[in-house]
Amino acid sequence: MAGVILTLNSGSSSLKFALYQPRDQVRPEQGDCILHGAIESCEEGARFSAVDKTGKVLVDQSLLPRTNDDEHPPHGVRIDAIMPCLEWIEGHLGDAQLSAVGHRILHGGSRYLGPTRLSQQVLADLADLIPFGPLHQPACLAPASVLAKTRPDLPQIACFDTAFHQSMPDVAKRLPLPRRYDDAGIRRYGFHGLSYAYIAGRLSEIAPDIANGRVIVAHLGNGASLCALRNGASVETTMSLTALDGLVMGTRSGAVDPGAVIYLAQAERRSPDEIVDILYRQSGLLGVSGVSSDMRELREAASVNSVRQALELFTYRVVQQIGALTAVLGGLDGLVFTAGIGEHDAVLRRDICAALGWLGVVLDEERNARALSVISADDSRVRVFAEPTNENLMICRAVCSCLGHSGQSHTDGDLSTDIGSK
Ligand SMILES: Nc1ncnc2c1ncn2[C@@H]1O[C@H](COP(=O)(O)OP(=O)(O)O)[C@@H](O)[C@H]1O
Ligand SMILES: CC(=O)OP(=O)(O)O
Ligand SMILES: [Mg+2]
Repeated sequence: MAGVILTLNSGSSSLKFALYQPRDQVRPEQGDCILHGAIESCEEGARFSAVDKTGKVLVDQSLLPRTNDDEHPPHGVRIDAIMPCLEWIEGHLGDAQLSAVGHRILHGGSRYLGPTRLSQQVLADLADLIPFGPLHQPACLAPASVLAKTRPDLPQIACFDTAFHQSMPDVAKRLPLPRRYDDAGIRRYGFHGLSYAYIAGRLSEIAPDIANGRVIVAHLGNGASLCALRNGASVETTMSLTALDGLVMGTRSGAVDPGAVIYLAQAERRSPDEIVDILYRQSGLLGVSGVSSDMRELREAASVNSVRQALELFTYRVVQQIGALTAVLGGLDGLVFTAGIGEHDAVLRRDICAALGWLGVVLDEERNARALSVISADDSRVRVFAEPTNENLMICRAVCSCLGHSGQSHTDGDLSTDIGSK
């Protein structure tokens, strides 16, 4: 397969993209990236930016000012921001041809377990999973549907956030509900898998002595989760059937007592859509602070009492869940911070590591402030890292393996009647 690969990573607050021209089709590397950028939702609407491989700014502009009738303005990227971005990207291909597009897709259910070539049928199956990812699944599928119409001959590959967690043992996948629900695929899947796969691979380069040990990766972005790795494979994670479980997030609650949800439905007579809105869009850092979902803005407003409480709760839940995952692993050799907050927020890393002193975590203040790859002190029993993640590179590799090796996609998985397998 020759030509250029476009990767699209739709998150809850951004659409990140990259263009790759792989020299080695079997294992593309970051050096093959020609340019990368993002559309990010912001107060004014959407901001579109891209840089080339030397870091030179190619574009940085606002797109589509927000209107009063935008349904949920500050969250997610508007569909009509996508086409101008795709046109801009195609305009920057020069003589090269776009040969394939890879998409990060939130949920593959129990059917789609590996990179899969998108067809109308696959798109329809994945749309059935929207109830299990109401913020992400539509945002992930939107650019794929647009391209399926405008560029029907362009191969499109779905790369699933859920795929990496197949290695979790059955006990970690099971929800304690009547067993007919498990039979129907209502079980724990886990997310941020492309990011965890990248970090697991990166660890074998930067810390081969612990890459096969007991490691917790903290993917702390607008969505946030932890993953416990043993031998580089996922054995437990804090997200679950949906990307609503676990840690406190930008606008998502994370784990709440299901009794609180019953209260919303019964005592407040909230409709299912209202409950989705409360738990996915009005909770988390935004809900508790009443100020913002954005960690940078919260740090600036940290003297406000509600902001301090939101930051405290965010930190507390990360520490608490690192304790839980350490118990599952039976000890801890390494801790990796990644994603927007994990990579950049030195104060948060310091507060979390201070609370983990009992585990033998000792941070080196200067390394932490400079976000060097290793940020623990030389005598720390647990090695601590701050590492950028690279979901786009994992998508590019998946596209190459899916199209390059076999010449066709694979759609692994059982074909039972589980969710996503109709
Ligand atoms: N320098 C920084 N300090 C603290 N937080 C930051 C910094 N830069 C980005 N962030 C935070 O990272 C989060 C977005 O992370 P990201 O992984 O890009 O999210 P997503 O992929 O869900 O869109 C936001 O809360 C943002 O405030
Ligand atoms: C799964 C998830 O929460 O993704 P993101 O962090 O990109 O919103
Ligand atoms: Mg993300």
